Amino acid sequence: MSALDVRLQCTLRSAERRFDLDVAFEAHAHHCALMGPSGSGKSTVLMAIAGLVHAARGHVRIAGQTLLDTARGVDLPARKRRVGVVFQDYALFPHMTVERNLQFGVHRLGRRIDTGGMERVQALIRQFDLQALRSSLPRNLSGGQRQRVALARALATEPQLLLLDEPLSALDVPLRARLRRELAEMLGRVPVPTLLVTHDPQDAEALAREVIQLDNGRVVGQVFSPKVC
Ligand SMILES: Nc1ncnc2c1ncn2[C@@H]1O[C@H](COP(=O)(O)OP(=O)(O)OP(=O)(O)O)[C@@H](O)[C@H]1O
Repeated sequence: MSALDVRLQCTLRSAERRFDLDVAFEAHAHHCALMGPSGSGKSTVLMAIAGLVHAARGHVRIAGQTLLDTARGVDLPARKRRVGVVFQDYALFPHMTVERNLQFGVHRLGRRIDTGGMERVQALIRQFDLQALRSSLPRNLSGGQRQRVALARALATEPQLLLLDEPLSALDVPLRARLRRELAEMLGRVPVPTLLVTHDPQDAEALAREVIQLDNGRVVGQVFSPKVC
């Protein structure tokens, strides 16, 4: 059974353009990447896996569990999919402290913060070394600290799969290299399978074992990287 089994067909239309996505891939590695040039459809695939973009046809299975199967009328809403997303700009809530941002992850499960939820938040604060920052607002954090909070918040939802949408692309080159190393180290400690979206072969090489290559809404290759996070 593959860790991730995806087939998605959809058409995005605006007044001036139309984009046809038709992808199918199975990924087996713990850390995978979806790599392709700008506009190739990477984020659309990611959002469709998370249930945030509607696919006209296809299926999404994680470790054998079906989240979407249009032929069988299965389409779990995003909040019922155990998929964590780390967005490009980290999308932290600016008015919430680090601790509240993490608590929101637990709330997203539709649960009140009970003792188990509080313990999970505290464990993530320790795991990502955020103790001294728990009362800080995101605007007072460095890029690396924001990245740690975003990862911890995504993991607070107890996901089956963690999706990372270009987590390094907004950074300048020296910071990017440092945070790439830090992210590789953190992902190595995360037991959850990951799918990273990137246009950068260096990100894919450092952060993924299996790379699915996209171009113009199609899968054009699938390769294994010798590196393991
Ligand atoms: N609502 C829409 N209507 C029409 N086209 C759209 C719409 N949303 C996105 N697109 C187009 O779909 C294509 C795929 O977009 P997507 O964001 O998935 O690509 P990407 O590979 O993630 O790009 P990038 O690396 O630049 O983020 C792009 O050409 C984009 O312009």
